[in-house]
Amino acid sequence: MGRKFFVGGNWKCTGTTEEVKKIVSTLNDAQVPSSDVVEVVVSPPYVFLPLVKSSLRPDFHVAAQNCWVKKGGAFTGEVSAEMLVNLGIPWVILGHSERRSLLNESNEFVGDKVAYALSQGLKVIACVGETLEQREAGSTMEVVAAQTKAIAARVSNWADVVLAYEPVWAIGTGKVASPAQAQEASPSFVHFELRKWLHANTSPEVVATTRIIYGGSVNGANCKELAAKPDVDGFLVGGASLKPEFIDIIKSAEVKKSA
Ligand SMILES: O=C(CO)COP(=O)(O)O
Repeated sequence: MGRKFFVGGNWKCTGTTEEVKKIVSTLNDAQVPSSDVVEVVVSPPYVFLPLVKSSLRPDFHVAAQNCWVKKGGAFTGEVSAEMLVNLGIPWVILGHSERRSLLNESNEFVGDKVAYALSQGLKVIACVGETLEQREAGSTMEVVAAQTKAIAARVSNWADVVLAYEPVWAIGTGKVASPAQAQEASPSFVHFELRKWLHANTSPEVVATTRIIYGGSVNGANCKELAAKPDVDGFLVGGASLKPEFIDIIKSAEVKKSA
């Protein structure tokens, strides 16, 4: 199969220099599976990128949480893909639901950002996911497919894309779809459907190699059960990525290895 487990930590808009140093030191001291087994990427706010980049262990990598949709210039307050490349930041998260909903980023805008970031040599964690209303209306796959389509329409090379399925209703709420819930609500089911979507709309190689990771209230207690699901290739973790349990989440890659 050859999809390396991926664990991302999205620190969102939190932290002080002291807190960042503490998290980095916890990560640096941790015993985790080798980078052959799991790819670990942490995503601090922009202002802490140089600090994290220069102090984080070399087997973990760094992602920005966003970047501008095109070449930098007169765009006050924005950070360009070129600047991230210049700083040696290899990854960027794009299309997070908090940006889609709070900052009105449309599917097309996110697709354009993904395409531009890739064109500059960044690797992209592209986020998709439905809201509670959309899920209750039964339109989960329609929404997620439209978000993925806007990316696929602009991207021909998927080698540097990780797709993150993050149902909005599961982010920061403590609610994770469990196997006990209706099957269509469970992350593995949406992951399965997403892979089917890739099958219908991309190439066999993209289907086989693209990692589809899950985000939404992943923690040290539920990560192993989620990691065992066949179409879950890793996690994008918010709250728990700021805590020592992030190490346990990284270690859940072992579940996949032995599966
Ligand atoms: O939004 C998320 C990661 O990008 C998930 O956040 P939580 O893990 O805090 O639910």
